[in-house]
Amino acid sequence: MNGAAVGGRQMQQRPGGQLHHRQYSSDQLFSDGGNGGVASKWLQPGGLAASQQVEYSRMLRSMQRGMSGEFLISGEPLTPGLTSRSSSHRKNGEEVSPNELSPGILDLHSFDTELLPEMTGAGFDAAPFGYSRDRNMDDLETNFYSNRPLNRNIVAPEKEKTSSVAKIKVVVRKRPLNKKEIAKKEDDIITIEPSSNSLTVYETKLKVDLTEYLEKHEFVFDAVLDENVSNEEVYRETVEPIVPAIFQRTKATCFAYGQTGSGKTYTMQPLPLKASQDILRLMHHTYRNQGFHLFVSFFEIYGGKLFDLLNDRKKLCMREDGKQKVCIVGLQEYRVSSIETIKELIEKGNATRSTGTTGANEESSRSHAILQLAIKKSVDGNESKPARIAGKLSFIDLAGSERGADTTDNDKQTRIEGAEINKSLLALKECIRALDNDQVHIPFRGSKLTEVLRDSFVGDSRTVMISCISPNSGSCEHTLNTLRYADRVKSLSKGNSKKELSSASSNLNLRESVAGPTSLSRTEGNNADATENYKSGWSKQIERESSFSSGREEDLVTLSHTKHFRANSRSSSMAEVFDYSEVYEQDKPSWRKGKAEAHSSLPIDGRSTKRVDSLVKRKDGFDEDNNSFYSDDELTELLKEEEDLVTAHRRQVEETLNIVREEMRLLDEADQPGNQLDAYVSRLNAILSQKAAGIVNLQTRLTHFQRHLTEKHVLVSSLAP
Ligand SMILES: Nc1ncnc2c1ncn2[C@@H]1O[C@H](COP(=O)(O)OP(=O)(O)OP(=O)(O)O)[C@@H](O)[C@H]1O
Repeated sequence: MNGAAVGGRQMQQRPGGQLHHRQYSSDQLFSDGGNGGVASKWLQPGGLAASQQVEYSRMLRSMQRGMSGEFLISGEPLTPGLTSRSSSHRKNGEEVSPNELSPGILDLHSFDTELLPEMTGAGFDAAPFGYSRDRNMDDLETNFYSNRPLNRNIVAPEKEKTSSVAKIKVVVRKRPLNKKEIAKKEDDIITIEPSSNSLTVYETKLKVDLTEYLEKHEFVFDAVLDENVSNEEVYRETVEPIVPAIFQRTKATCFAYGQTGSGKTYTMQPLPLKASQDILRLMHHTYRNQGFHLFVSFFEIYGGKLFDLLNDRKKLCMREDGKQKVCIVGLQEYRVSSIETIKELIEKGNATRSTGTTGANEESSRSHAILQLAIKKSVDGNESKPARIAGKLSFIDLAGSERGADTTDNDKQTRIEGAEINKSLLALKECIRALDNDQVHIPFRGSKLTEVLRDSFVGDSRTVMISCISPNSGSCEHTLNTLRYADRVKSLSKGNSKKELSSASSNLNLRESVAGPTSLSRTEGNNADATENYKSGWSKQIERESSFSSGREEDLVTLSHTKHFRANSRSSSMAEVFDYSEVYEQDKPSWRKGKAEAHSSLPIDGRSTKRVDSLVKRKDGFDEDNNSFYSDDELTELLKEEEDLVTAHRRQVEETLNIVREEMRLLDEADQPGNQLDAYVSRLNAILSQKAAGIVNLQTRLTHFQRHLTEKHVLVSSLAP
């Protein structure tokens, strides 16, 4: 796609005028971001030895190199190149509407086994072109989640599918420090130990005497990727192994989660194209003449609404049919067979995506973008009948997770967007929590996002979550939140029994006192523990707290524990209040019955709902859509979140004041010769003025949040019947 085509991107009208294009070069879709490639770090417990992995990676790479040329030549383009912002495409020289290529409805849940006859093993028996018979992508797939060595004879793929628990793989990727952070002389506070798939976050804390110390937080995940890992390597670690599974009726999802500016889009954007290459390669070789076709669709969830990124941002509706299957009505799917066409479609969708500016990222994705690669198979080899879905691979670039504090400098629209984003991420967390608790009702209807993600978590599915983290000290709290979230998701993975779950949670706040000087000596720590946790199949968080070699240890430990307790209690209280299961898991009428009926049957006051919708529309420019609304509960939840934030700030001010008071007391008690006392006094004065400035700053922020809170109160009270 040329620049003009990309330039045809639509922008959201936003009051602050901060929306703009995301300037990703087309090469980035293929590129590795300039990072040097590193050897594979995917170390399965009990699986391949490191040397085997390296050898295997090399073999896979050489196979891919050997195949790519042939594939590109043989790929017969079924959907020709796109023109700028055109909803019709050329096919064999004729103008063809995409509707001819697509049923127009994407059935997100049409993966029931009855849809396709059992796949015969024929396709897998034949060695794909350029692939070794002993090690091909099928082996890779079976090995991906099985934690077993590569051996095509010992794993029956169908066996893997019997479990009703989703198979989840959690990978963490750390981005490098950016120019801004380097200019501010921020520390890189994260160290990564690839051999044990562990990472450590060093959080700087203050003692009462204002000397700094480091608190260590250690985590273990399925894979941890440091700042030198290329996008190519990320693909190999995450998506590549699940590609073959989608030819076997599997729904696979890869999503990126993390703070705004942590590298989600950077990580996600190249993946679909790389996956398409592999899919087409399998279609043209292993599954040649078996009637498989590849379809691409791309949409975003913005402000709780769905927009088709490949069809002029056409608004879409998500509906549940009589069989409780969720469909996206009107979503345009393009049948593709050439990598160039796919690249153009992806670029077009990316350019159409809503972005804006946040405090942490100038080109922040303000929407959840969902790109789907669906494999369909013609029924009985009859091309005239609509093809049935065989499998699907979804890529979800979640909007940045952020707290209200990040949006203080932004306009109202950005804050509303932030609230919506947080709402959906909270709903996602709720679903994860419900799955974690084996609840019968999973509150998928809590948000559009979770409705779309529903099939990622249930049934025969594969899920890869890539948690993106920023390395700088200023993002420490966010980073810890992201890692805790990832840890939670990881605990859903197959093989983690309830017993293990509880033992893991009891270890969640395990603390050991480790003397921690301020200097970032990163080698210390107990990696043996981490390795042990990993071996037991657990991604477990171990938080260590530094102790003090001298001073008022008790007070300091209490202070630090208070902070942790606050963090933990905050998240659990969020979880308590944010329970959608009752509200949303009522019988929802079929979409065929019409919007009004669907609304009136929901156990939410329809009048209030509509008032909120119109309020949101009037004030914030969102389109009203009966299919999406804020409930009072949701607003209350947002309010609660803000209140928690204000409380946290208050406590912070209080803590700072306590430190100042303590210093004053020390000053009073000081019994030193005059000259030393003078030096001491001036040092304390300097500290005091520094702290005073900090307090002023905190108070300003507090005032801001109080104002924000008042606004929310007004909003809620205006909704009162
Ligand atoms: N691994 C990386 N190597 C080099 N640069 C990176 C890496 N990850 C991210 N970046 C850069 O950091 C900036 C922010 O990344 P990106 O836009 O992907 O963040 P994000 O998490 O998607 O943010 P948001 O949620 O706000 O959209 C971009 O300029 C991107 O190029």
